Amino acid sequence: MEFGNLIDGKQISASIRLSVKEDVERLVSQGHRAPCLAVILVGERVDSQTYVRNKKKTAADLGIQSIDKVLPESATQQQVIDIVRSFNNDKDIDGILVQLPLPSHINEEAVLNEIDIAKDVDGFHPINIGKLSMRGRKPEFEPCTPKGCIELIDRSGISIQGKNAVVLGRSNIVGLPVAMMLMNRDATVTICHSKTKDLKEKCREADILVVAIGQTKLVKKDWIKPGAVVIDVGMNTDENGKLCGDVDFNECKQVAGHITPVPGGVGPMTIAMLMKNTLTSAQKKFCN
Ligand SMILES: Nc1nc2c(c(=O)[nH]1)N[C@@H](CN(C=O)c1ccc(C(=O)N[C@@H](CCC(=O)O)C(=O)O)cc1)CN2
Repeated sequence: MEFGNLIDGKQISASIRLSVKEDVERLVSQGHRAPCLAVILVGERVDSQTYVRNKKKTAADLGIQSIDKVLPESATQQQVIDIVRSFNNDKDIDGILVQLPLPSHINEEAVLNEIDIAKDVDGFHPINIGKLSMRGRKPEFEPCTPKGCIELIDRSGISIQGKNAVVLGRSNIVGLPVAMMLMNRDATVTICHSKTKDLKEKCREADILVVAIGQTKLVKKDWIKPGAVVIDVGMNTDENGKLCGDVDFNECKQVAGHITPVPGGVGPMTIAMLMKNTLTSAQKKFCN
């Protein structure tokens, strides 16, 4: 490691996966069946196929069962909804996930609305997101990437309470939920987006900066408050075709107190958190 403040998502996610594996073994040794994740993939996007393959492989490595339903690009919304409903009714399935994005002719909201909230291990159902956003309410599950961001901060020994947190991006799957989660942990949260004025100045106020805006290396060294925690959720390709984030890592690491790389930062946490949520769903069923 070239400097002391790298937040190593590969290493942290490996230790989470190990603890999930041990908990799955314990559950099975108590006579319960293994947790089971059901995955729906619609279309032929290569990135989505890779994510689904990695989710299934990780599940197998941890002793979690998985089943998948792969539909062609031409599948109808009703076909997808029918599969979600059949998974809802299957008592041997603990978690259901619909890989996003869906083809443009399918209404994502209509599909996600159908998932049983007790099996919503991706945490995208509007009731789960709504509960995340309300005082004193607790969702069944929190979305995996935002949960991974919080876990990276916690496991790096950084306190969130009372900090100024700035979230760059307001997407349903990252920006919005991570902002709610930081607020629930008593940070003072500012959400910035494409229409925000004085973006650089807003970012410079952040003790914790979470960037999920989808612009290659947008955040530069002079956007960072010295010592700040920088969590980069971006996944872009640079001028050489290499995977990179929304933060200019080589510049910003000189100023940040803690920083995540891309790849090897938030990305690996997404699947680790999915496995944890699937285990939790089975535990809720068996251990209550
Ligand atoms: N239903 C869902 N769809 C999507 C989600 C999600 O959480 N649920 N998130 C993303 C894609 N995604 C998982 O589905 C995902 C993205 C990235 C990674 C990851 O490990 N990234 C690595 C780099 C991998 C590479 O080399 O290409 C990293 O950053 O180190 C895992 C999962 C959208 N859809």
